[in-house]
Amino acid sequence: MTRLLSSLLASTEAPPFAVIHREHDSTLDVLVGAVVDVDRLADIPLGDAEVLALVPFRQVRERGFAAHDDGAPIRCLVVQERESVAVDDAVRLLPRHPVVVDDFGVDVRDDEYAATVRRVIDDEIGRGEGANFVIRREFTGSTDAAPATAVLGWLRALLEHESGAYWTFALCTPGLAAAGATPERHVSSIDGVVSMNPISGTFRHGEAGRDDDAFLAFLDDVKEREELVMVVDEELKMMSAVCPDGGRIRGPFLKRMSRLTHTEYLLEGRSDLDPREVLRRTMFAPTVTGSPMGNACAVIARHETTPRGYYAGVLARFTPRAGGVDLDAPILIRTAYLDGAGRVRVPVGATLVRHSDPAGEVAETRAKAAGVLTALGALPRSAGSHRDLDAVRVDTLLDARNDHLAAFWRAPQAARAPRRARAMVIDAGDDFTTMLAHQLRHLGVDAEVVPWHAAPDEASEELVVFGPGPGDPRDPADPRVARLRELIATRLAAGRPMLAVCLSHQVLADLAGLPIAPLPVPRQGVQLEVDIFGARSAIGFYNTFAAFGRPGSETPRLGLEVAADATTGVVHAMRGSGVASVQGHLESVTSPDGLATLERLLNDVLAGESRFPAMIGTACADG
Ligand SMILES: C=C(O[C@@H]1C=C(C(=O)O)C=C[C@H]1O)C(=O)O
Ligand SMILES: NC(=O)CC[C@H](N)C(=O)O
Repeated sequence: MTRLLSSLLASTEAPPFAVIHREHDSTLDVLVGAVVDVDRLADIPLGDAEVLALVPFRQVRERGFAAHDDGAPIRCLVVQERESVAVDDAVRLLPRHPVVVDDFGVDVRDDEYAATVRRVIDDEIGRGEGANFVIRREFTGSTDAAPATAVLGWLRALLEHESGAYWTFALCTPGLAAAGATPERHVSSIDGVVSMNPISGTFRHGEAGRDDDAFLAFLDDVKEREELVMVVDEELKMMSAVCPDGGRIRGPFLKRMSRLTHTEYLLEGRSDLDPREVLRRTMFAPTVTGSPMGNACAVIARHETTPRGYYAGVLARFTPRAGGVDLDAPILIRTAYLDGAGRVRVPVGATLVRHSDPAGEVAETRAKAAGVLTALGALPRSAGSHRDLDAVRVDTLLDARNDHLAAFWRAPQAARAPRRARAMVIDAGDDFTTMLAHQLRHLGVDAEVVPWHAAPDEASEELVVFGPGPGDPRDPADPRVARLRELIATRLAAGRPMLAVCLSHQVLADLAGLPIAPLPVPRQGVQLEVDIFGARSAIGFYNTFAAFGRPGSETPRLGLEVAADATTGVVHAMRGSGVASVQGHLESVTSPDGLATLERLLNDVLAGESRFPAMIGTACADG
């Protein structure tokens, strides 16, 4: 059947529509309906009708995060008519000559983008604001073609020439039309199974010297591995927030597109939440923002001067089924937007990490935009896609990446016997706390996460876990750091069990009289094997600052025992009766020895009576 599609093509004034092709399907869906704009995710009208919602980036403000505000609404297409068309039939019908875009330009020049990359590395990652950040630029142009014709023509070109897309789509609503081929599912919730699909690591095809060996080197590259694992960690934070069973990872897999090959994982868990709430708690993917996610929004707002519109938001399709609603939500990347004035925009970003090369990131933004720009007629078609290499070698290299990961996140995570202990986990601006709480529950502790600004002066729980967070632990003007300091001092004074992680470990070290300083090179997203009180442990690190001391020494105040690197003096952990702290992230997917270390420290602190009440007065007075 092609009645609906044919009628859209024939009409001069097409009703609002969307055409969606999902990866691996032999058909595509044509959806026609009414447009409703809403302000909040919870207002998306879910009833008997299927709904396709365009969710703008500014929606992160619903989570309390920063974003330049362009007032872009959540645009919902409430579906009234639909048909399924074989892809081949659709391609035959769609406009043959794609609408060519004129006046091609770019909003941020290559040299300006490269300068931004440097600034983000020095001023943000170099100051402890986080591990990875995605900064966007936009290719621009114009057309006087009718929007419906334009996006359907671009759709045809994408269906014919792009490969590996999760969704290839076109949509047209009053004043807002778009066509794209996005590789990445942000989140889906099908019959209670929640899946996320972090993609990171980009191999550009077809450049000089980019041959088979270069591809194998890409697969084996530590930096590429770290980049992918950072976003897996960030999405596991989200999975742990929406799925009581945490989430298991599968992969890594390759995502081959016409001009690029990416690496990816799949994360899966179960949740009973309303799919709109799943979406709210997962806004938005670290692969298009950064980590920690909340602070990444602030970094984006500092370095991007214009609002993002729908870039990095999602296209969310809600499909009613017996007893509930399913959600499938790809990320809005690799998409061209056309507004009512004939302006075309193709936003694109690259993930910036501590070892990013500015020129490489410039090239990466161009390569990512190339698939869409080709469909728009702005670039010649690519000569051909990447050849299939020796599958066994590729699989071996991919599988080997998992040797470095925590077994915990690759297996079912059933809870162990309860310990009759409750924990308050204090969130200091990094959702690693959701993974910590999940691991504590697995270890039998009843754990709950509380944001730092809502934490009571004194917690009644048997254990308080002070969490990680962005920023400089020495900065007394930062209200978050000041409050952490107060809360940690109060807990020490009460003599009750506590564990401090990363930023909180640094604050505790400061209270204990150790010097704190930036590391010579940030360790944002690095796995290291360190000695934690006699046990060699492979642990993931996400820090720019560190405390310094001698291994086996006692801290000047509080008399905590120090585990530190003998050469550099970097402190990995501290412990005393009822108190423990770690610089690394035991909860991270990059910590194969994380869970065992957490269990050991947990047993110690819960067994110990803290002996600090008498001493803490001095620490606070000096601090
Ligand atoms: C940010 C974009 O793409 C994302 C970033 C990637 C990376 O940096 O390696 C890979 C795929 C996407 O998750 C974009 O296309 O704009
Ligand atoms: N993950 C963290 O808690 C990081 C702590 C601190 N912001 C640093 O970069 O060192």
